Amino acid sequence: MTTPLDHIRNFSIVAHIDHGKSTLADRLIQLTGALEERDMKEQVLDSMDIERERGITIKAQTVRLNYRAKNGEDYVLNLIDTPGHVDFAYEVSRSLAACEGSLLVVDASQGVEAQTLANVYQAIDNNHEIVVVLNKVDLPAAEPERIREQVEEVIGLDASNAVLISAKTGLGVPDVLEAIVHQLPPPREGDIAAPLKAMLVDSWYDAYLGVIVLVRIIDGVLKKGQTIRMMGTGAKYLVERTGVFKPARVNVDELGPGEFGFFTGSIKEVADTRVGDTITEDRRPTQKALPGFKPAQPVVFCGLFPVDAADFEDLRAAVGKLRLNDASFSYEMETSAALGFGFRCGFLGLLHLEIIQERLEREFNLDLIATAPSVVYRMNLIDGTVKELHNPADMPDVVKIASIEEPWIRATILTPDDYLGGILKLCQDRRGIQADLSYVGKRAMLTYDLPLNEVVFDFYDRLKSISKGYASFDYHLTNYREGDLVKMSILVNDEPVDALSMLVHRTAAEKRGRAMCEKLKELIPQHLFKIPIQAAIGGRIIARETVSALRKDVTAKCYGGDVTRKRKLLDKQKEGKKRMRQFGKVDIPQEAFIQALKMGD
Ligand SMILES: Nc1nc2c(ncn2[C@@H]2O[C@H](COP(=O)(O)OP(=O)(O)OP(=O)(O)O)[C@@H](O)[C@H]2O)c(=O)[nH]1
Repeated sequence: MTTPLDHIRNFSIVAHIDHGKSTLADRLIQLTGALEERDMKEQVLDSMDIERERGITIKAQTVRLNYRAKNGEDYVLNLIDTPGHVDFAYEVSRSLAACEGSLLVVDASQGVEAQTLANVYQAIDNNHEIVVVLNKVDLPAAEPERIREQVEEVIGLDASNAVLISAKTGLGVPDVLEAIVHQLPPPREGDIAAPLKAMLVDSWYDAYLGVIVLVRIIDGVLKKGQTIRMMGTGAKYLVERTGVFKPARVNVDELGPGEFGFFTGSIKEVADTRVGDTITEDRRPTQKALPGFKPAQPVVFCGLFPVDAADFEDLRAAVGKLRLNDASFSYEMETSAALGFGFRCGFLGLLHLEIIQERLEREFNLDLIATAPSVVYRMNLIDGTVKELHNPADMPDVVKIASIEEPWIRATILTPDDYLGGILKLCQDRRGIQADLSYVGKRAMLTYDLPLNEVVFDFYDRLKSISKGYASFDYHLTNYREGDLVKMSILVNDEPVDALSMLVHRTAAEKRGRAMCEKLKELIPQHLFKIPIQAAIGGRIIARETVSALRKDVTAKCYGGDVTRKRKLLDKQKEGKKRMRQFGKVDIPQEAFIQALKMGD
């Protein structure tokens, strides 16, 4: 039996990172009895280990809550989880498009932050009704009244009905459930007799069931035994099972209009399912497909290479497995003179890159070297063709290039006034163009246009350190603009290290080259000979450092017969060796790559 439309509410929770979205979700699940207290693990929605450790949400999930409201009626509330980090803005947008309302969670001790704005504007763009929830009222620093006004002033939402809660203690949370029922609308359309029309919201790989597809039903009914067709790809599948998440997976006989749920049907790869695609019944198709989503495009690329060349096949298997579950991650084989065989991988952003790298190292036990992250450049060649460059090593000969374009972003930064000077300087140093500066209470809200290339390295780290962690940041890609970009190469002992080459703005080249050489000098261990380290543009050397030659034997310090100590020292050296790569005659530790690429100002 499907639920009548007016007894369904589909909603997301949007918030700035750490404002308590997951904690609130847990409370809602707990209160509606979806989970017994004893089964309640902290933050059940963040299922992956890394997510839990880092306290961030990556994969959007959905939970069906059964709620008996104070008016005695039974409602089905579908909570669609959305990730909070800027790299995953795309996942936020597609989840929002599948529901009618949002809870906007704002930390009552912090107030509106950059991602509060970015996420709530997306909800507004999707015509959502919004319930304002002011969280953490248990904290002594909470100022719910002030933050209520702030929400009204800055976002322009009516916050007179805002619900004051502590997701931590549970205070006020039952009021959130009532607000969902009474302030959020039921699904706007839905004809149970019409041909099946459903939106593919998400999909992931399950070792037992194959690909699980999360859908939102618009019209008609989805059930076992139907042959469905994906209207975008044309692929057909036999539905083997339908069900919902409570949050545990539970099979149901059918899913009707307005409902969220999943189906499985011997789909082999996540790549066979296109998020935003319209699913219909093959026998009786719907006339018109839903407006599609655009697929998430990787914006940052880097090379991943095994430290030990013998691990290449393991790396191949591992990236293949990860890709099964994450279609936004892309890879293709790459060979580097310096690093051997590896993969050029594409990511949604730097956090995504870090997460994938960490999963490869941790879950698949691989030692990896990651090359400098690079954005996607557009090369306009003299012959009129346009080439996308994912890897600085593939840069065409400069004489063939008419111009180079690079991606720009629009960044929103909220910061306490005290740090404004430092942040303006940072943005200016990164070739930023100020678009706006206004005030949200005592905090400045800065809007800047910046080249993505200047942000991928360490912009976020720098911003956090300048503002002692108080500034918040969000961005979206805007356009490509022409830039005076040059390829800078790094030579160690006169050999170019292709993995360290990068495109930089001409005005920044010398500074970055010098910093890179200095860093490498610190990080490359002494050898028995002198090692020159140089940065060059074309044939011109723009910076140079030298690692002096080693004189003493390291074990010489271990005087006398203390064998264990000597052994320890040698073992330690061996351990260090594992993480080294040889370039010509020189060993470069992996740390040198990472540090050389993380440059301060
Ligand atoms: N004092 C207090 N702390 C809270 C409350 N709600 C959440 N927290 C804490 O705030 C921190 C962040 O909460 P999360 O629920 O993980 O925040 P989130 O918005 O889900 O973060 P992401 O999933 O990373 O986007 C955690 O340490 C929570 O324990 C509250 O009502 N009061």
